[in-house]
Amino acid sequence: MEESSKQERAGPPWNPSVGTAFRRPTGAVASGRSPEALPSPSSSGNGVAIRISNLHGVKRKPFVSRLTADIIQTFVRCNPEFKYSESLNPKIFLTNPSTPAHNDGLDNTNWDLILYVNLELVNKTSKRRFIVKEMLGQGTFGQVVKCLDTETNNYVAVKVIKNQPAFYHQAIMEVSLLRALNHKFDPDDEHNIVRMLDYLLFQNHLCIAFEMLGQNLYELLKRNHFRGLRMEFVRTFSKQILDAMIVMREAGIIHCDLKPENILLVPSLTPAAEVKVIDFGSACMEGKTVYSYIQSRYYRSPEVLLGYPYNTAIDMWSLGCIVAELFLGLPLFPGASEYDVLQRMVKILGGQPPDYLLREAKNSAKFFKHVGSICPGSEVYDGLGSSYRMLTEEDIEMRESKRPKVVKWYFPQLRLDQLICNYPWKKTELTETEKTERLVLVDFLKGLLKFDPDKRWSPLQASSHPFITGEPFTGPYEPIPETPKIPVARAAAVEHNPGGGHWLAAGLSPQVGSANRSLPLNNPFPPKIPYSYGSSYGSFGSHGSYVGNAGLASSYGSFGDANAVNMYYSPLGPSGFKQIGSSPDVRLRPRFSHDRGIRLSPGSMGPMSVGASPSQFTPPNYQMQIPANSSGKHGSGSPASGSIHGSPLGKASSTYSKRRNLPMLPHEYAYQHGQGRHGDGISFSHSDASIRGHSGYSQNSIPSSGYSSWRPQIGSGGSFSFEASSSHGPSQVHSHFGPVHTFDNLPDTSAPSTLDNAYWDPYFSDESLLQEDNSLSADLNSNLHLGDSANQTSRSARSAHDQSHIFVSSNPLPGGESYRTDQVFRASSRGTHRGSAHSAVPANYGRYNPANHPQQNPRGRHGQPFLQPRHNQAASTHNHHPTPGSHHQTGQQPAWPGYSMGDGMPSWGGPGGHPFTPTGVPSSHPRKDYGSIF
Ligand SMILES: Nc1ncnc2c1ncn2[C@@H]1O[C@H](COP(=O)(O)OP(=O)(O)OP(=O)(O)O)[C@@H](O)[C@H]1O
Repeated sequence: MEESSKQERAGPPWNPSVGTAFRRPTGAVASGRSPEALPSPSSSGNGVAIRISNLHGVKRKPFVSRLTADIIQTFVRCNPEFKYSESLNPKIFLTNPSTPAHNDGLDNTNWDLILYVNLELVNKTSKRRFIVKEMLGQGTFGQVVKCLDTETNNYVAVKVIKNQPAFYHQAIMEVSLLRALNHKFDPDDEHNIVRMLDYLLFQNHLCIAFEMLGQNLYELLKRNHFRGLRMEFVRTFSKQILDAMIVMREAGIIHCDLKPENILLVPSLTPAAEVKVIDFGSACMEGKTVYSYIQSRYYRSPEVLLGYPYNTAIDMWSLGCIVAELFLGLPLFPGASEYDVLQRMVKILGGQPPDYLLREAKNSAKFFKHVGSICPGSEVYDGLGSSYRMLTEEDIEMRESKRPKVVKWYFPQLRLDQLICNYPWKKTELTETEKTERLVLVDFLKGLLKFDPDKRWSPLQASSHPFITGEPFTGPYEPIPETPKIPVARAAAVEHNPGGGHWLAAGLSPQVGSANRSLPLNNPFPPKIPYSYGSSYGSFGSHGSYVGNAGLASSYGSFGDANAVNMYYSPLGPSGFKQIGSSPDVRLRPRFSHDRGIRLSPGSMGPMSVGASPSQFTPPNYQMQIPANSSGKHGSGSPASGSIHGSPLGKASSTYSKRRNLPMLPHEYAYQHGQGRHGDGISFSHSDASIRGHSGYSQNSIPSSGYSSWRPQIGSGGSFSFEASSSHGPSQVHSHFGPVHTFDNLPDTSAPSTLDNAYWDPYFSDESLLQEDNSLSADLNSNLHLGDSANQTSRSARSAHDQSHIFVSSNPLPGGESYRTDQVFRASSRGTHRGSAHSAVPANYGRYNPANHPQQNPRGRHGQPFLQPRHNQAASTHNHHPTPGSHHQTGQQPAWPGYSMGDGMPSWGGPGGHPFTPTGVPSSHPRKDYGSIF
């Protein structure tokens, strides 16, 4: 009793004055409860009794832990004057650079919100808070951070969009499309599409919260030493991606950026491998395509390469590339330029794009020459049955005075069937089953990788292939024909419009100058009446954008040309979404909506390109200096070089070898400020300072108005007004859109993985893990020290693992050119102010100073600053997930075998052996380079 009252007087356990810092922790402390939860020193003896009873079975905490846990309380004990204030804590910055530059010091020089640990991203409407924890990756649009969702106590991935209108508007498009996909087309989260949980505006940044997913398939392959996956996983993943694509097709949505990096593993406690498709930031509506410069280069379809109108078939092409890569472990067409990619396609697949496509595509002449009519036996007949023949490197050199960029092949130059059937290209005995499986895979791939988009299988057709269904393979698969297809070029008002941006598709009305100018007599694209011709102002009209293949351009603007402006109305607005959901049967749905767009001048539009940017959204650099009479040559790394995709912007981008985080050009700002309803129904407002029609800025002329600031508005109440469904008329949806299925469905990742590594990889061994670690650090190193080609060759004779090292560390692009930097800068638009009377005149209007926009930081694999590698998720996994069993909190990183690779990652190895040949191993870098044409 006396002892008990002594303890009572002693107060809380960490009272240093009585030497309690070294005594046994109480049950509360040991169980992780916060010190505040402990009874106060003056609490009754009951509390003490409880604590004493809790001591049973409690392990003594480590010394350091006991010294440091509850340190604040300890300080208070030592010095009652001590006051702890969280706000005085040093901030752990996640954004790099973290030097304030814009937005009242909230943004860095790249207009990225300066994020730090424990920053709270608050949805003002719902008061829902997302507490920033760590950086997951940096993409084109901004940053993706892991956050704690205080509402659900789950971790989520929040994409914090750059504070720039173009990114904002395109992100709005992402929100719109995802919202439709999630809620209308996949309400029960059954179709392998990432769930969007919330979106909010925070400090002028649109933030989109997604369910937390795991590693992407590229990372998976990389950690598997670029060995292919086992056939069962190739099949499983293919099936799931197809599932998502069926839904997308049904919704009339083209993803436009399918690649292994955008397929993420789903955390799971079961051995069931599951993936989801992410990143709808490049997506658009079928029939309302705007950009010609889309898709990552390796996964870019022939029609996009050639500048032909496109539809969802381009995603099927990308899928074919992905599936082959999953099996081979390496990208199928890892060309250093568009020419290189095309050349590989022709060699690997045999054949070439059909004549009708070559005849009508805008960029055909860049790659093919017309050799006349087919005349068997004559000298022009090349056996391909085509009147077009692909230019040789020499042909191009003669014409362009420089050779197209090509890199060595790092696997044998074989046809697709041989590549698959002989993998890993060394003498290997395959079982009969394996042989058959491979034949089935080849047949499947052939259907996805058809040059002719009209013959390429649809997702639905592909999903019935024996490779997917597992049915016996009885011979080449003939899919059931779908609803007769109207050739895309004639059916769709698909625009290769560089300047329209998806904001056009989003229903904004650009200025239309002379709508029917430049229509060739034999125009295959019938003109249509614009939906809202001239109903708005301040569009993207440009003086002298590139004109088709014409090459020369005196353009300073690349946002389209008044010669060729498409008018679209919203895919998601009141009149939108008819296509979406109008028929549950994709086969019964017309592939295109004839009445929704107008293509006024095929080929006359100078497609916007920002050069070497690998992704679609590289905004141009403020600092670039392009004379008004620029010939429009793109930088050598630009896929648009040779004036194909035509914008001087491309030059700047490729010159600087940059891809991301480039602020917009002044003239682009002007184009951002338009009026008109935002087609997706999310209204916004910002400066209305734009210039009507052709704004006429030169590259370096800073407009006196209209570009330096903008303010997105999410309605007067701080919420987006969101018209998501046309059939029921406009409906207001707030930025916090209530209970979303995914909240309930978020996987519980609290338990450790129960999976056995051997399950995934027959070749799994500790040694491989060790090697993997080397490979990982080599990859990081490589981002800083790019190998030249000589290096590349000399190093390439290493062991298989080292070869993977080489793969990730060398850079075959001359001059260490930018990696996948072919993003298209998406122009955005003006919108009406909905629910807000603010004119949102820029606060820092006119304060732009190019000097504040230095060149980009050192870039990582994806062109992002090295210190913020886009895929630092892998690194963070490595660092922060010491043991698979350490996931103790719901929503924490998945207890999923593919995810915890850093500490026991199974490789998912398929066919044994390493596929690399000793020479010419390309870097992983260029896979990120959407790159150049030549
Ligand atoms: N839901 C998620 N869960 C976990 N990580 C994610 C999630 N979404 C995105 N990430 C990480 O953030 C990265 C960038 O995301 P995302 O691809 O959406 O951005 P982006 O700017 O569109 O990129 P890109 O430049 O490839 O188009 C991804 O590669 C991935 O590593």
